[in-house]
Amino acid sequence: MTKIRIAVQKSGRLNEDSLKILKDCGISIDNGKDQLKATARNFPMEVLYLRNGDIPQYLRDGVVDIAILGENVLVEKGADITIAEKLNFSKCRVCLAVPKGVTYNSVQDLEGKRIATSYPNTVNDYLKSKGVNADLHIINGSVEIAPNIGLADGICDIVSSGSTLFKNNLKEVEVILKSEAVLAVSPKISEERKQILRKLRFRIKSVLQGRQNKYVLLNAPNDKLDEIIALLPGMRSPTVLPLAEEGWNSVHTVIKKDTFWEVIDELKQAGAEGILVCPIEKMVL
Ligand SMILES: Nc1ncnc2c1ncn2[C@@H]1O[C@H](COP(=O)(O)OP(=O)(O)OP(=O)(O)O)[C@@H](O)[C@H]1O
Ligand SMILES: O=P(O)(O)OC[C@H]1O[C@H](OP(=O)(O)OP(=O)(O)O)[C@H](O)[C@@H]1O
Ligand SMILES: [Mg+2]
Repeated sequence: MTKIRIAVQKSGRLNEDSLKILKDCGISIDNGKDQLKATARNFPMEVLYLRNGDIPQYLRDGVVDIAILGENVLVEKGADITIAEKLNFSKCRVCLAVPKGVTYNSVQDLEGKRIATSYPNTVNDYLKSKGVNADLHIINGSVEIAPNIGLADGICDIVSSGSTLFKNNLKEVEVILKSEAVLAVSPKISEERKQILRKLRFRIKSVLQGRQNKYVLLNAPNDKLDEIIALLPGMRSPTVLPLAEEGWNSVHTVIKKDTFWEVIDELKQAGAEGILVCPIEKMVL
């Protein structure tokens, strides 16, 4: 039977969430310790555990059909590779930073300066687009230390909370790109495996939609029903069912995760009672 080959980060920041999304898609993977290859039990899929930074080349060569990796790695090494889905985890940005005490007005201030980074192509393209020439020092980790040890005048690296920059006395001065985990596709994927990819993308979309929404149930008295319904966005329109107690209704709907606290306040004020907010496992639109 034909199987799709997916690359997942072997260990690091993407590993756990990548395996979690596959699991939430109903795909069971048998994982032995230190195993570099695994087969899914209930989906035509083979999983290869690889370094995030090596994945663009594997996609390009067609050694793997698809992969979960950071978008920033594709910008750096895989501009020719397409993104099928953005996965809404491992969100970060690739930034330029300089020592806190340095005066910085614009990117032109980096002219002739030394910049330490693990993302040379990304920095080069950015500086080139701004007409700035700088001297890049390529290092693979602990980039933030470079200005403190006299190796560079500035850095370009991943920033999330900003705490690594803060601890190293650096300030973020430019955001070059924003990144999140993505599902990327090899340009060499076969037609047969594209069919499997279609099934996987359908499942991923349903899982992501589910994660972004909440199922809300509440009780509403008859005289407040219209006002309460007007506050609810809902997939189509809310379900309204009569309660055993005369004059009351149970209202069911779906609300975006990032807006429900505000809506719930308004619902309470409008007279809603017994509000339940439940997670949604999958949501098929
Ligand atoms: N602090 C962070 N917050 C959120 N996402 C991050 C952060 N640091 C890195 N990422 C994202 O996670 C990806 C993997 O980062 P991680 O540090 O685990 O691996 P790596 O050392 O870059 O790669 P490799 O697997 O090749 O060793 C990055 O490419 C980026 O997309
Ligand atoms: O803004 P923050 O929340 O502090 O995150 C940013 C830091 O996280 C990443 O390093 P990581 O911890 O992955 O270590 P690594 O260099 O070994 O990959 C990145 O390279 C930064 O150093
Ligand atoms: Mg890292």
